[in-house]
Amino acid sequence: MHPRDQTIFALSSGRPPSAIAVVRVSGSQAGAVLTALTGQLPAPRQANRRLLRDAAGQPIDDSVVLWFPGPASATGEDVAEFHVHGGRAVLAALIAAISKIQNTRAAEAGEFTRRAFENGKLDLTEAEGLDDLIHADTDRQRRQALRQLQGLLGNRARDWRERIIEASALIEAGIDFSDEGDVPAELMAPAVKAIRALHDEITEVLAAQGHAERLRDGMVVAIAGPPNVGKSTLMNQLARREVAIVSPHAGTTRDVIEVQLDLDGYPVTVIDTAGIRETEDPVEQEGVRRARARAEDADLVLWLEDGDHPADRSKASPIPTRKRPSGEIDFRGLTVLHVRNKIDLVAGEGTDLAEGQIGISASRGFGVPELVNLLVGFAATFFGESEGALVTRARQRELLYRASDSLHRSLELVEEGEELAAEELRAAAYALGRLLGRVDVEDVLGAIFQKFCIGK
Ligand SMILES: Nc1nc2c(ncn2[C@@H]2O[C@H](COP(=O)(O)OP(=O)(O)OP(=O)(O)O)[C@@H](O)[C@H]2O)c(=O)[nH]1
Ligand SMILES: [K+]
Ligand SMILES: [Mg+2]
Repeated sequence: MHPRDQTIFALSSGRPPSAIAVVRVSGSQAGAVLTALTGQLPAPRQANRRLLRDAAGQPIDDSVVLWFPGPASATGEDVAEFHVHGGRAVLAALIAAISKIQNTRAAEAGEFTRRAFENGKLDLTEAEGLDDLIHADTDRQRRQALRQLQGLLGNRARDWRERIIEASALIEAGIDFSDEGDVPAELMAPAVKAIRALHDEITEVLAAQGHAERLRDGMVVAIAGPPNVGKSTLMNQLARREVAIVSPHAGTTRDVIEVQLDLDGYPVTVIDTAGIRETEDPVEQEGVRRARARAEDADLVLWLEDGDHPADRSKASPIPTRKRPSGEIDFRGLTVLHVRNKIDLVAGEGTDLAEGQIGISASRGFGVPELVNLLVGFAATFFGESEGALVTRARQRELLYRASDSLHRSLELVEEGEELAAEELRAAAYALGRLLGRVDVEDVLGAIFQKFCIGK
């Protein structure tokens, strides 16, 4: 029997032990599994309390079972669900009993969703949204994933694809009509108008993205600066725990230390780095090299300076090349935020902050909430109006660009020859078909579903 026709099963809830565990079974044998373990098929789509027994008649667990005959099920196939006590031995016994039934096997990662996709229960963008929803850590990630799962991008793409096909039908009808190759203007004008509108809509969606697809991975903020200015102290303040060693010795931090933060729903990775200075110590040299590299790749650098050496940027301007400190806060072009630490040491003298510089005391916590607010503001700008963002992955963006490029080219080619224009329209429709997973090659699907959880 082909693996695709086998009945699959998996633990679909979290890692045992847990109060309750859910084991799902999908495929033509799901009903046979239920009958074997409970004695009979329960009424569809209703929770039923049943004692599960193995083949020898020995009880496995007291459980709740559900029966979803296909095609009205999550995967489109017959599905059985066992809600059991989430102990390891209970699960081992249940899984053993299920695998004794003919043509059943353990599911691969993402295989339930893949079957749902293959049975037309969701398109590829919705499947991606489902995966993102399962992996969402912050509220904004959750909302974005849910929009995707609800098909906001998929529905737009389906609509675009249909309209492209209509436009190309107009052009192709014209090609058939005309023996000299000149398509009548009454057919071409509406087609051109439709293509232009489609091109504008797709371009608009692409332009509204900002860094919305980065919401899945988060934004990277690097704390950098000379040694001993309190970078690790600030890191610990932001993380609200002792993640980095703080000491009065310059050169304490050598490795790059990372923490994941949820700032008002935005996923942010903060990294603490080695103090940047010239040094003979080869270990510290490596730390400095890593610090520079990570700061250069960060989305935002918090450049920390010491209260004793305010804004002495001539001495230390070690963020090389493209991310040289600008000295002012501009939320659109900002990559470096200047922060002056240890203002508690200069209290009373008046804080002579450089323009655009923020004063804090990392050890006492002064100014830290204000700094966090600035980070949230930066994140909001960085991720863009993500509530309106439809594109959450590079795959989706690339295919939309392809579609938009093809539409653009077809407009240019209309004058030269309708066949060429029609060819570009086919390419645009094909790109959207791939976006939806309607046309694609097996290995692309494999690559996407492999990253899913087992049991999903
Ligand atoms: N007075 C005062 N001292 C601080 C403040 N922040 C940090 N310190 C002290 O400054 C010293 C250095 O702090 P760290 O956090 O280790 O500094 P760092 O920049 O990570 O140092 P390196 O990793 O060695 O580059 C420690 O003794 C801290 O207690 C502050 O706001 N005020
Ligand atoms: K230190
Ligand atoms: Mg440090």
